[in-house]
Amino acid sequence: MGRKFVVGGNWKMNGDKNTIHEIITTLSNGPLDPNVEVVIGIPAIYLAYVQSIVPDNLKVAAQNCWKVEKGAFTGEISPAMIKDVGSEWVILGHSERRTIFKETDELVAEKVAHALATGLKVIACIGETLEEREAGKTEEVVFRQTLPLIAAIGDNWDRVVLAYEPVWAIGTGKTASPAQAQEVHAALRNWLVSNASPAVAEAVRIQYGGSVTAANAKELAACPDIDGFLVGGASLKPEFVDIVNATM
Ligand SMILES: O=C[C@H](O)COP(=O)(O)O
Repeated sequence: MGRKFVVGGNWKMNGDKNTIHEIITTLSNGPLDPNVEVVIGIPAIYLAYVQSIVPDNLKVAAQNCWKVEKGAFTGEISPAMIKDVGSEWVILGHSERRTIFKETDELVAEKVAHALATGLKVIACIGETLEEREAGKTEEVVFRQTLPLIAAIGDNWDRVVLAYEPVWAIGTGKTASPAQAQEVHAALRNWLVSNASPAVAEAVRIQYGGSVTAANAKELAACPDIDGFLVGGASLKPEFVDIVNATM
């Protein structure tokens, strides 16, 4: 069976009640391709609000969470809380979490394991910096970041989407070319054959993220190993509808 296209919109630390209402209205009017799974990543403080106004065809994600259920972790939110307000997804390991907040591959894996154990679905992000790409280390970095996720995910691959986001393409307007993105996606899928299983490699959806716009989405979506997008800036704009519909 083919992999269902999945498009995430990561709002990052953007939006207020007014603009959120506008974005949800735009997405509700769509129309959005019913064959595409759409997940929007919301600042934690607005999760419950968005959950209360969102139509059924849009799923809601938190952009981060901590690795235990509850306790003395000032400022953090837990997967149990995300679930409690009705959201099904969490984005973990985003490059901004890794670089700005110093999250290690191991911490990301611990978070993934706990989020999955709580019943959430996870978008797990990986991707190399410009320096790493120029040093010819793209695959080495992507495989290194993915390795601890294998044990963390265990038998729960059906609730995981991988997002390949080259750091040099995030918010820069420098999209990876379809050939560059496809090359990494194919290499990662091939690596999963031996490091997870052939069935996982075949079934897991790998999103591309990094300066995706309505203008480049169709060409990227046509690549055989690109199964969706994780969109930042453009997910706040009406063009997100066209990105969701890129495979129509
Ligand atoms: O999570 C989304 C990515 O960081 C991509 O952001 P961007 O589309 O603004 O480049």
